[in-house]
Amino acid sequence: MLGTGNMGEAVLAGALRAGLAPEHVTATVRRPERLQELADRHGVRTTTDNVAAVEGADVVVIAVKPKDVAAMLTQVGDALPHHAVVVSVAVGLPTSFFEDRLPARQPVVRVMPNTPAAIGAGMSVLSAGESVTDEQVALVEAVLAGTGDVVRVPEAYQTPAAAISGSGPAYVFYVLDALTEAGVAAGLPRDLSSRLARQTLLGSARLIAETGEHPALARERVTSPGGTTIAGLRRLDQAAVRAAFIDAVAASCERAEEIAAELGD
Ligand SMILES: NC(=O)C1=CN([C@@H]2O[C@H](COP(=O)(O)OP(=O)(O)OC[C@H]3O[C@@H](n4cnc5c(N)ncnc54)[C@H](OP(=O)(O)O)[C@@H]3O)[C@@H](O)[C@H]2O)C=CC1
Ligand SMILES: O=C(O)[C@@H]1CCC=N1
Repeated sequence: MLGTGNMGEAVLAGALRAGLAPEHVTATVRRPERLQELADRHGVRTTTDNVAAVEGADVVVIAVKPKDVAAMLTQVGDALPHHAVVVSVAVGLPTSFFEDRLPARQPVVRVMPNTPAAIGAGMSVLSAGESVTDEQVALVEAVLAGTGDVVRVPEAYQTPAAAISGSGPAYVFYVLDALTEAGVAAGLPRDLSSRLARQTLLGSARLIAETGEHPALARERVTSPGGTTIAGLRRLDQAAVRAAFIDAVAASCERAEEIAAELGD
């Protein structure tokens, strides 16, 4: 794991929870103060030496910020074992960005994970590069399986997928926070409001997951004619909340394309 920050550590934690042996993992960081912290928390080898970390690796996950990816590839490219699958989680950067900067035919897989990976409840969207075999993709899928659901998609879907499931937890936490604040504004103690909002979000997501029901129908079941819910939903429609979500996802997609253009595709 090269660059073990928020996302890298979440993927690491999920994979380890599912049985990946910590003694088979090396995690790199930039700041030395993170070395001990990560080693204590996960039992993995830690180092600031990216080149040493990739020696003998089968899977190399690159989890630095998109702007730091090119320098990382320059640093470790020649040290990568030929068979090592390079897995990028960087938003916006296509598999060709890696293939153009790595030794010829280095296998590359692009993945968009999300932070619930840390508890095995993540969503990862995976696309294979030009030179990766089915067995190598299966190896990456096996590692990711511990982090939650994994789906293989054409690479063209990566940008919108990043906006839905990659950034999605932030939007969900935003809603959770807003609902909690609304409860406080309506007179509930903060702890109680937080508990009600959290369990409601969890229960609603599980209900849809377990029944497969369309969310619009599930919403109708809650919405009694002339009742309280329709009064609230009307305000959400007046505030154009649905349109705001559509705009948010469009803005996120635009930003991913901007990042790719800024960094040279
Ligand atoms: N956060 C998320 O929910 C998601 C993020 N991603 C992608 O994951 C990647 C990382 O994002 P995120 O985890 O949020 O960012 P973070 O800043 O939390 O993590 C990046 C980590 O890389 C480390 N790093 C930077 N340069 C080096 C280097 N040369 N050698 C070793 N370590 C280095 C940083 O160390 P230091 O802190 O010391 O600078 C930091 O810990 C991005 O490409 C992003 O697009 C994808 C999906 C979701
Ligand atoms: O905000 C970001 O750029 C990263 C990518 C997807 C989620 N977090």
